[in-house]
Amino acid sequence: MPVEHRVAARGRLRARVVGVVAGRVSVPGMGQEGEGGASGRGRCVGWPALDERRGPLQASLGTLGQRLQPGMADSAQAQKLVYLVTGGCGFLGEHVVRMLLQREPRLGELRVFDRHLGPWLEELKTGPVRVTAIQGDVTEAHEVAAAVAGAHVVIHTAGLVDVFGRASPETIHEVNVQGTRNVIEACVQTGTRFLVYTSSMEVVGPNTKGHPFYRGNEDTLYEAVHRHPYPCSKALAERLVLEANGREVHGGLPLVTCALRPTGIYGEGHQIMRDFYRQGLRLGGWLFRAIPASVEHGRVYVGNVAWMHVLAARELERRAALMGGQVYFCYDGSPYKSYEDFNMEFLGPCGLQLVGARPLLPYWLLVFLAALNALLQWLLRPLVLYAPLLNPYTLAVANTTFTVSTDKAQRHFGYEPLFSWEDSRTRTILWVQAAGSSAQ
Ligand SMILES: NC(=O)C1=CN([C@@H]2O[C@H](COP(=O)(O)OP(=O)(O)OC[C@H]3O[C@@H](n4cnc5c(N)ncnc54)[C@H](O)[C@@H]3O)[C@@H](O)[C@H]2O)C=CC1
Ligand SMILES: C[C@H](CCCC(C)(C)O)[C@H]1CC[C@H]2[C@@H]3[C@H](O)CC4=CC(=O)CC[C@]4(C)[C@H]3CC[C@]12C
Repeated sequence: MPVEHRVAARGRLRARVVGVVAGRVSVPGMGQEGEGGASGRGRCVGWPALDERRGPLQASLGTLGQRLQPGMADSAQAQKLVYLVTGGCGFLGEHVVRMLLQREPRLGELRVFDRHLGPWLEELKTGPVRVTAIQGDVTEAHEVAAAVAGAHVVIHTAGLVDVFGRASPETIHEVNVQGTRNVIEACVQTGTRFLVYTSSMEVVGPNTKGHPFYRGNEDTLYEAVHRHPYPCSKALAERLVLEANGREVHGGLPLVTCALRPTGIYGEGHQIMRDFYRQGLRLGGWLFRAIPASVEHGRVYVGNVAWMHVLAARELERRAALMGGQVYFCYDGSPYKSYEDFNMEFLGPCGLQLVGARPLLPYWLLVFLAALNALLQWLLRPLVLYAPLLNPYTLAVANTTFTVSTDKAQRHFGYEPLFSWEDSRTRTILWVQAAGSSAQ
């Protein structure tokens, strides 16, 4: 039976803490380069400016245990650290959590904060590291503050990933922007100094004009103009995180932040890949090409994205002057291919075939169908949620070249991909096969 208790502060209910191994939450106790960053400072058409909607951090942290000695002093190098992963039960978050447990020797406690806790967390509680599961909502400032208090490092991956119109623009903004603001304010108030934010390639592009971003890096000039709520929210949140770098946290030391920008992530747990597989099975093993093979779409393996987060978090203190306020694309050895051809690297060995060397439907027809889907979504909204994969935004993203070629993470914090392309491919194929057969 999981231990379950509630952390009370200022008489208010805090985030639910489920399954704390030792039954307590607070274990307090514990340091620019001129590279500008590829755009991402773009415009969000029709969205509020950063300073609007700012809300005060409501939480008081007084009852949450002893106060931190902020920073990780040299003399305490061997000291065990407290990490918090927000969104730790999501596709990427779970990989970050497992990677930390496997590869972070200084890890003393791992707090996993998510709106929905996964049952798999239970199995992690038998290991040497204390794993603290916290059910909470990043939009609730007091819940975030309770979770952050006493943590040395925060990896903020929680987010609402919705480009299909399932959630309202306001909800996407609330979770991705206000949620991030809450995380930053919690760090400042509690004295937590190191924050790694999971941003997205979408912060840069593709833009609304469909300009290609071909093997670009963090310094490539690109006109970043967004209309869709998701990339708008990621761009605003990333800016908040970068601007927070250097802010004084409780205890007087500066906050050190950086943002990682994955391209399209794939690997074990990737729901859209699984959906394509099931769709192919339903169609008798066939998928039909919709996008020209010449359109390159950036992809990166989830294990390597997780590894990059772990390394960035580890190195933020030692390399604060270099890494603070910086952005890094996530990259590895995955080949440059179109979205559909890339998926076939996994779906092919699982028995599916992609029909057509060229798109079967003319592009204008796809545009028409995407617009029709958008109209149907709007018309049906009062009755039912209609959210197909094809809509004007996803079509534009899939149909616009966006690939990165960079070594900035290697230069700044020694990142090398942990998984080769062959490993990443094999692991993903095995997962698709298992996920597909469990759906039969
Ligand atoms: N999937 C992809 O291809 C890419 C994802 N990203 C970013 O990576 C991060 C993780 O994405 P995924 O793992 O793919 O998504 P996901 O949906 O699998 O994981 C997000 C997690 O955040 C949690 N969450 C959502 N709203 C929350 C809230 N209000 N409070 C607390 N937790 C909340 C969810 O329960 C979920 O476990 C996101 O920030 C996303 O923007 C960036 C680039 C590409
Ligand atoms: C769902 C799209 C593919 C369907 C195309 C169709 C209908 C013609 O077959 C996906 C194509 C590109 C994907 C996005 C891209 O990988 C970048 C992303 C980054 C993120 O931060 C979140 C996810 C996503 C927006 C991703 C979503 C699915 C696609 C649009």
